[in-house]
Amino acid sequence: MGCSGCRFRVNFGKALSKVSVFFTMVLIFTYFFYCLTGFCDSAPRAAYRQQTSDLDYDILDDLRPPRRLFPDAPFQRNRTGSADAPAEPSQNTLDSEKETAKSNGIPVSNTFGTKRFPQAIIIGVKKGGTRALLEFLRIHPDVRAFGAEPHFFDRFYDKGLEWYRNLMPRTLDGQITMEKTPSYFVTKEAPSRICTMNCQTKLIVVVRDPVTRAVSDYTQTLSKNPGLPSFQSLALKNSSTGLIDTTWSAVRIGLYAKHLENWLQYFPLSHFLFVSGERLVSDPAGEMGRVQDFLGLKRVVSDKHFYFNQTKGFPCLKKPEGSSRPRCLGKSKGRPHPQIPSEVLQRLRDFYRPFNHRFYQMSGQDFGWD
Ligand SMILES: Nc1ncnc2c1ncn2[C@@H]1O[C@H](COP(=O)(O)OS(=O)(=O)O)[C@@H](OP(=O)(O)O)[C@H]1O
Repeated sequence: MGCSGCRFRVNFGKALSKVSVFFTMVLIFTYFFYCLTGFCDSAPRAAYRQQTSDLDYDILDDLRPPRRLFPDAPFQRNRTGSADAPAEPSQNTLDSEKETAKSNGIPVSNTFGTKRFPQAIIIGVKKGGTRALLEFLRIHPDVRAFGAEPHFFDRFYDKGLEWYRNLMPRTLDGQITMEKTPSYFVTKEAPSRICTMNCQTKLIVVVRDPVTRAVSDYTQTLSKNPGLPSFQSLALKNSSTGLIDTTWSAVRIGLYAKHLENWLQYFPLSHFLFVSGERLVSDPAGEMGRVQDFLGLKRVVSDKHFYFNQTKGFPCLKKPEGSSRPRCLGKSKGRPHPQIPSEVLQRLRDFYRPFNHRFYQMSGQDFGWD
């Protein structure tokens, strides 16, 4: 009787130790799993991840939930109700700043390279194809780009140049740091501010037929605000006279010659590369060849990186940065446009013609929009 009690206690003890070994193993596995997925690191790892691949998922992969560093800040409304005027930094921006500030105690694995000011910036134009260009450039091993739009030279200039530099990904010697913020092209102060940072900065402008650009811009605003008035009521001052309303930002942004004039007061023409938004779609590799030459890069990004996705109706990447599977840009890029009355489009085309011709003269390139 006593002996069977002993056996029971021994078996119970063995079972208990097996259970505790099992739980210890579970704990160790859980810990390693968390470490592998990056959760056991402190903030700097998060900051590093943002800089390297944050918007790859956001922009390129429709299946994943949005995860922006600067989610769209609250927009100020202009008279038309369009939501494209700059706004104050959002709480999310402030959060991202805190993360950037914490990244001073960077772990060894994240200290390779130096955070530098961008040597090249995609300054415009809104809805020109700027995201496509940046994502295509990021395939290049010598290009490191900040994923989100920092809006430093228009909205956040008062945060200072060090704040801006801190946003940038680390680069090794020979690598180029880049960012894209399409609103810089139409921001009066942007050229002088960029020149204050570095007058040697290379400036890339993706331009697109201003009429299609205006419709694309309107489509974006409409997607955020379904109650928006019709395109024609915003584009025309008065439907009977057919006069174009140049106070509407969707129209004003397309006056490329006017905006370029402002930039040419600070930068010589040789500092600019004008990329055709149309050719970026019809011949992405050809256009990327020009961009790589302008940036002094080896022509690495070529036609082998692209395929035309019939469903999307746009070129997509066979292998974007940090991924082994093909990806297209997100749903907000390449979306269908609403039908606009042909006479309104024709009126806009006539309106833009002299500005387009002036822009062709200034840039030395004919984009064939007429
Ligand atoms: N490869 C590829 N895939 C999808 N979309 C492409 C591509 N290349 C250029 N485009 C065109 O890019 C337009 C959006 O321009 P941006 O990225 O400059 O827009 S934004 O200013 O950043 O909102 C977007 O405008 P919409 O067609 O009006 O959506 C596209 O026409």
